[in-house]
Order: sequence, then C-alpha cells, then structure tokens
Amino acid sequence: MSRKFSADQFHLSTELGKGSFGVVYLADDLITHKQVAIKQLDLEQTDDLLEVQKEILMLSTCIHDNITRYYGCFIKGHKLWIIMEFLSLGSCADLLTAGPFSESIISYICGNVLNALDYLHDSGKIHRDIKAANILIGSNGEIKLADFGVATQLSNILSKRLTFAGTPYWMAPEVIKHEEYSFKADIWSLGITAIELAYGRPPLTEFKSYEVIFEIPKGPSPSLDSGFSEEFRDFVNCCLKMDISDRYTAKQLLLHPFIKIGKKIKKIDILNLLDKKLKWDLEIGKKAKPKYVPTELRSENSNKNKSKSSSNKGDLLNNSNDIHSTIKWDLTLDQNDDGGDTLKNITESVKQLNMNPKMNIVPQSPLNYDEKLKDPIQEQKELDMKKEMIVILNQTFSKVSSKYNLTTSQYDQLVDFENQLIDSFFMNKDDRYRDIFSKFYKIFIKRVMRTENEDLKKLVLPKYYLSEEAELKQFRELTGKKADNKQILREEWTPEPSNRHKNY
Ligand SMILES: Nc1ncnc2c1ncn2[C@@H]1O[C@H](COP(=O)(O)OP(=O)(O)OP(=O)(O)O)[C@@H](O)[C@H]1O
Repeated sequence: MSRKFSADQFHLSTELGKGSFGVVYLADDLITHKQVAIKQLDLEQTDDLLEVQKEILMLSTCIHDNITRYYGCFIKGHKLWIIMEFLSLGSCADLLTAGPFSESIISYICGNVLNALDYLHDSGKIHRDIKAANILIGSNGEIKLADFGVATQLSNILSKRLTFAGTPYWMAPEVIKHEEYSFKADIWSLGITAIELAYGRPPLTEFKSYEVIFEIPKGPSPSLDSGFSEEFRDFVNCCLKMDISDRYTAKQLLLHPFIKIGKKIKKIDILNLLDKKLKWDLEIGKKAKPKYVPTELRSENSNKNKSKSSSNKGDLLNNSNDIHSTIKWDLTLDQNDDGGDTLKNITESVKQLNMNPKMNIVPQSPLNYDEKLKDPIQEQKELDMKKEMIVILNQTFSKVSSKYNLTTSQYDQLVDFENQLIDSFFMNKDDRYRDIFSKFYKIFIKRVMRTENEDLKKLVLPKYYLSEEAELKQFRELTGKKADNKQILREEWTPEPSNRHKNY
C-alpha cells in the first residue's frame, strides 16, 4: 500500500547532488524518523505530471535488493518531490572522482547491477539509463540501481522545453538510430559503465555529446586495453556486441567468469572507496555541499546567494562551512550502522589530515598511470613539458628575486611554492588530475575578481586582471549589459583589441 506524503513531514538538510533535471537532498522523515533522499524537480508543465506520478507509483511496487526504493511523490508549488531510499555513500560516479575502481570492485558492482537487470527484464521493464551516476551505494556496501524509468519519463516531458536532455555516451547504437530496441540496450549501457568504472570516464569523451551520437553507431564497439584481465575484457565484449542478437542477456552475464571475481569483495573494500574519496576531496579542498533553504526564505536571500548552476533558481544558500563539516556529516551518518571499525579508520585518517594539513596525500588511481605511460614519444613529450615549465619558473623566479630583493625566508618559500606547482602537474600523469589544478586556478581567479573586498583583490590579482575588471565594471555601468568575459568585452567595447592588450 502506498503512503500519502506531505512536504511538512520532511526536514530537508544537505544537498546530496544535482542531476540534469533537479537537485537531490537528504531529509528526515519526521513521521517514520528515518532518513530519505528527496529529488526535487522543477516542472513548469503540469499536464504531464499525472503520467510521471503514475510511473513513480509503479516504481514503488518495484522491490528488489539491488533497486533503490521509491516511496512515492507529491507536488509542492511548481516542484515535484520524489521520495526515495537514502544511500549514504552516494553514486559510483561520486566515488569515481577519486580514481578508477579495481577490477574486483567493478566485478562486484556489475554482478549486483546484473541481479537488478535480470529482475527488471524478467518483469518486462527496461531501465534505459544505466551509468555510474545511477548506481548508488549504501552504508553496508550494498549496490542499488536508481533513476529507473523516472529519467525516461521526465526527459520526455522536459525535453519539450529543454534542448539538451540527458547524455548519450552510454546509449546503445540501436537507441541512437531510433530502431526498435529491447532490454538489450541496458546491457550495452552496462558494458559502457564497466569501461567508465575502469578508466574513470566512458569511451568517446573526446567527442562532444552531439558528436558522439554519430560516432557510436559507426562502431567498432569500444573495448578495454590489454592492461586488463582476459575475463574483464571478454565480459565487456559480450555486453558491447553491435548485433543485438549476439549481445548477452543479464542471465548469461551473471554466469560469466568475470562476475565470480567480485564475489570475494567485502564491505570494508567498498568503504575504503569512501575513505579514498574523502581524502581526495580534502586534497582538492572541496567545499561542503550547500544546505537546503525552503522556498519561503528565497526572497529574503539576495541574488548573491543563488547557486548559479542550479536549475532551481534561488533555492540554495552558499554554505560557508569548510570541508571538515562535510566529513563530520558523512561520518555521523554512518556511525549508526555496524561499520564501526572502518569508520574509525576514516575518522583517524581525516583527523591526521586535519592535524597535519601538509601531509602529502595524492590519491592514486588503481591503474598506475606511470606504468601505463610506456610510449617513448609520450614520455619525451612529458619530459619536454616539464623542462619547459622549469625554465619558465626559473625565469619568473629570477625576475621576482632581482626586482624585489628577497629575504632568505622569502626565497625558501618561493622555492617551496615552485616545487608544489611542478608537483601538481607532473607528480600524477593522469590528465584528469592535472585538469583539476588548472580548473582550480581558473575558478579561483574568477572568484577573486568578483569579490567586493578590494584589498583582497589587490593582494591576489596581478595588475592585468585588475585593469580588466575595472573595464568590465565600466562597460556594465555604461551599457547596462552583462559582460562576463574578455571576449564579449573585446567584441563590444574596444575597437582595436590587439592594441589595448599591449598596454599590460
Ligand atoms: N537515493 C539517493 N541517496 C543518496 N544520494 C543520492 C540519491 N539519489 C541521488 N543521489 C545523489 O544525487 C546525485 C544526483 O542524482 P540525480 O538522480 O538527480 O542525477 P544523476 O542520475 O546523477 O544525473 P541525471 O539526472 O542527469 O541522470 C547523484 O549523483 C547522487 O550523488
């Protein structure tokens, strides 16, 4: 029997994550005293909502150990609230940010997802959106599929007003070609997900999402490189057969030798993924997720409190808490279950990191990228880049030291700073980690440019940025137009951009 819900019975707290269509929050159910996850979707068109509600009602009858429970849904204001089981370790995609998974963990995850798919396919249902972001992990290491059906219904509705609905990297060729497709489309997506878990991203990410829809049907099927075991490579090949009739079923894949490898996985192995993720978040200085702010409070919060990327305009207050509050929150959640020992380990490692912020923890992916880099041309390229960076740093150093007459301690500190810069780009040769550092610099500079604390701005930003920011401000005031980047400014403001540039 389905329960009736109302918004008043839920106390929403931290944001758990964002998807294409909405935001997911952790909430306390004040009636059952249990924690649930609530997905809030901004829906402007209410005419299709009945369909979505029916779909979720159907989902709530879907009960399986490897499928996230959907308890029900209701509409509040212009939002649809979907109430579901809370899985405290989040999604595989969340944990994957700290590095690819080992083969045995991938086998364990695939085995569990296959159990869910076998159940769904036997009952005539297709998931349609298998990917790491839709595989959730509970505090006991349990693996559960989420977003089943809901995503499809909603994307149908939302695509009427959005140009972009979903991401095609996991889509089977027959789905892209709009051919008739069956439950075998889920098997293709599982194969792509297995590759995603092994490399940290699905195949073909070098293409934009609108380009990839032409690439997938062309073939050949993606595959794993020879660094992986024979069993794993064969498993992926069985999932990724272009010809649907050759593609294995969930039942057949459950008997595949690769799936046996995951049977020895223990809860601690899964919890270690969380440990690694927490360390990684700490390493990159990830901030706590924003707290939920009820709609009624929105008007009291000025525009500057808006989360820019959120589709729920004005919903979120930027949280001033630092990373430690996230970690504390994560740990308290799990303290109620029987994972005591592992949690102690996590607490200890986090404590150590807090006491010694200089402790050098660089998250290592299970794949050794140094090992993988055997190509001599690539190695030479690496060496050349490093040499060039050192040359540039030395030139910078000598310019700074001659201009500013450094003390011994300033000199030492600059040397440390230089070494850290080199390490951040060359210690780990995986592009994703390097990319994080360059993204970090970019966002940091942008944020400082926007601060109203002029002293801080002057302290951190070079003169070039300060002058440019002043010009942007003047441009906005005079034209009433928003100009957020150099390009717009140059196109609309300066007649001869190249000359202006020479002034700096
Ligand atoms: N039941 C849940 N328990 C815990 N965390 C959840 C739960 N559901 C979702 N999340 C978190 O919220 C994030 C966003 O979920 P959501 O389903 O909205 O989007 P998605 O599946 O990641 O992407 P998309 O909607 O584009 O398919 C997830 O990646 C996960 O971190």
